[in-house]
Amino acid sequence: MTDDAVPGRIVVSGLHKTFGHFEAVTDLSFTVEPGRITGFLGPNGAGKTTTLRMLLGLIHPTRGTATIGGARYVDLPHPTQTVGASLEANFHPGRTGRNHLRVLAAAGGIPDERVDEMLHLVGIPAAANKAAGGYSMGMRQRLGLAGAMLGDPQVLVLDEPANGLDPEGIRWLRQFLRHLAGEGRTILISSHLLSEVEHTVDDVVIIANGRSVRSGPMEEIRGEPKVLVRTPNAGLLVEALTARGVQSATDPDGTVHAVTGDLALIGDTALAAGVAVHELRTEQADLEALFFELTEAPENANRNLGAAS
Ligand SMILES: Nc1ncnc2c1ncn2[C@@H]1O[C@H](COP(=O)(O)OP(=O)(O)OP(=O)(O)O)[C@@H](O)[C@H]1O
Repeated sequence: MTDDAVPGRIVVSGLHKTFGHFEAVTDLSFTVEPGRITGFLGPNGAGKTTTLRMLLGLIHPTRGTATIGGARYVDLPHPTQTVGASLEANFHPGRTGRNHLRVLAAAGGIPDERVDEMLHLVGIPAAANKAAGGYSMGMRQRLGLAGAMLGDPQVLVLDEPANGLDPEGIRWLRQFLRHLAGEGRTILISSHLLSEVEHTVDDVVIIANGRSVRSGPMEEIRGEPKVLVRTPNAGLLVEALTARGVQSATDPDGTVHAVTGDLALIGDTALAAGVAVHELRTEQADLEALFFELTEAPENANRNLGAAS
């Protein structure tokens, strides 16, 4: 079995898509692993949906490949049982949630019993007989998810699944996706914001203007843990930390940032050096700032915004 053929592994390789002269996706490569939740991130117009559409065989790449378990979507022997997807919530407004799922089940050769099971699974059984046109955004998201889960797929691809969910809905979605990943499924979700999915995803692929700008496990993206210390005697503290092999940097206002996750080490070092500590806490990585830094660097300025050319 080649690496690409690992069941449930998504491999995007040199993927490229042009619309006329416009390059929507440029030489994009990444891998999505089974048993993990991967965030596919980028600002509006970055090329996320175009990439997902190529992965799902809805549009043809100009060059490159996107495979699931080693096969292109169109070549999968049992596509609905291999990949479940929810791209844009596209419902017939007059059709009930149950009937919407029945149509999908019939098209995918999936037994009808799955329909009510899925409505329960996503927490909207009471809405089964209500027209989908009257669903709230959160209910539509859940219906989309029910549709994606109908074939009990190994791989789940969801475009902006958190969009329109209230905080309880977001917590529910996180637990739901974690459970599915725990069963060994591959979960790929897109989002506009790293900070929106930071507690949900294990890995990220960040794109801007159709190109990859960063990818890797969340721990790597967050960077090394840091401890923030406010003290009236920063100089002495930094000296004591250096003597213990702990790197640190000092802001102009005297705030010290030590490169360690060990709060006790910093507290003990300060005590031993006779340095007063006014504040001591773990510093969270500013993921929102990092995301903007990556996606709004001058070379990545959003091609969809600004003056008409
Ligand atoms: N069929 C098409 N014809 C022409 N241009 C297109 C087409 N589909 C997408 N594009 C362009 O390709 C770029 C990427 O669009 P895409 O929808 O993939 O971005 P996205 O990252 O999903 O954005 P959003 O977060 O806003 O949904 C955009 O500039 C868009 O206008």
